[in-house]
Amino acid sequence: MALPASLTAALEELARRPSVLVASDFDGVLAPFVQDPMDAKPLEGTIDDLAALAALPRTHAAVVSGRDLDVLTELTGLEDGSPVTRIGSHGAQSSHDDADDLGEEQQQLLERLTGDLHDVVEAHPGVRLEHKPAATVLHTRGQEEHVAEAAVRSALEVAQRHTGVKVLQGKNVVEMSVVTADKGTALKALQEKVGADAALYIGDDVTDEHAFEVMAEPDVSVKVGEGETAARFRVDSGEQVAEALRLLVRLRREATAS
Ligand SMILES: O=P(O)(O)OC[C@H]1O[C@H](O[C@H]2O[C@H](CO)[C@@H](O)[C@H](O)[C@H]2O)[C@H](O)[C@@H](O)[C@@H]1O
Repeated sequence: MALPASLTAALEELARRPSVLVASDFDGVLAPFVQDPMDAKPLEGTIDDLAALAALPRTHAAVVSGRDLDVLTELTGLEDGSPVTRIGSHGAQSSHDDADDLGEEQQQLLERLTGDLHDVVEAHPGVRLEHKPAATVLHTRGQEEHVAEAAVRSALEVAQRHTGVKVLQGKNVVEMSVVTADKGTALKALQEKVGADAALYIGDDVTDEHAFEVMAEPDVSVKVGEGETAARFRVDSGEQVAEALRLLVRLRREATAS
């Protein structure tokens, strides 16, 4: 499906800005959803287009994800030294900075939290846990609605019992983290660091709303799929995201060639 004309016009304007940051969420945007999180694969061309953008003058590119940084690096195939910045754990980790290790108290909190979440998983067969350096995630994709709802309820009760746990609910996931971070703060920090006049950010989930909320024209914010959003534009699918990135590579090449 063709891109909305208003989005194409906004991308044309963005491409003409002196310095630009192009950033995208990973799961549900660059990579279609799958049952096993480690099977997620980026749509053809998307990572290459981000790398092509990052190679252009005064152009920066980033993938901003809830994933652990090492996992994001593996799944995107962007190796250390790549000019495409990777931001993981909803902003708590960045390939631009040295990741902070957890303090002893945070580590102990994560262990206690994860122990209790194992009980939730045992009580609701089919739901699964994903472990990250600073968070544990309950996954309910593929489960019957009543099972998923009951498991989420129990997980939220567990999170509430532990002071210092931050809850982020996404698509068929409840993430319980012992560090505070959000994609909006991370996006703004990166934009400031690289000195970009304007940014493009594409996301699909409620956690991406933090990014959309801190953006303003001439920034271009794009929501993928349905649901309430603070984004200026909307597309239906990852294929349209791939098309938008392809278009931006061409537009930015033209704009930076002159
Ligand atoms: O910020 P994102 O890049 O969108 O990451 C958010 C979460 O993505 C992963 O979960 C989602 O994708 C899985 C694989 O397709 C899917 O099974 C799950 O239902 C989705 O919510 C990842 O596993 C989480 O750790 C991320 O926080």
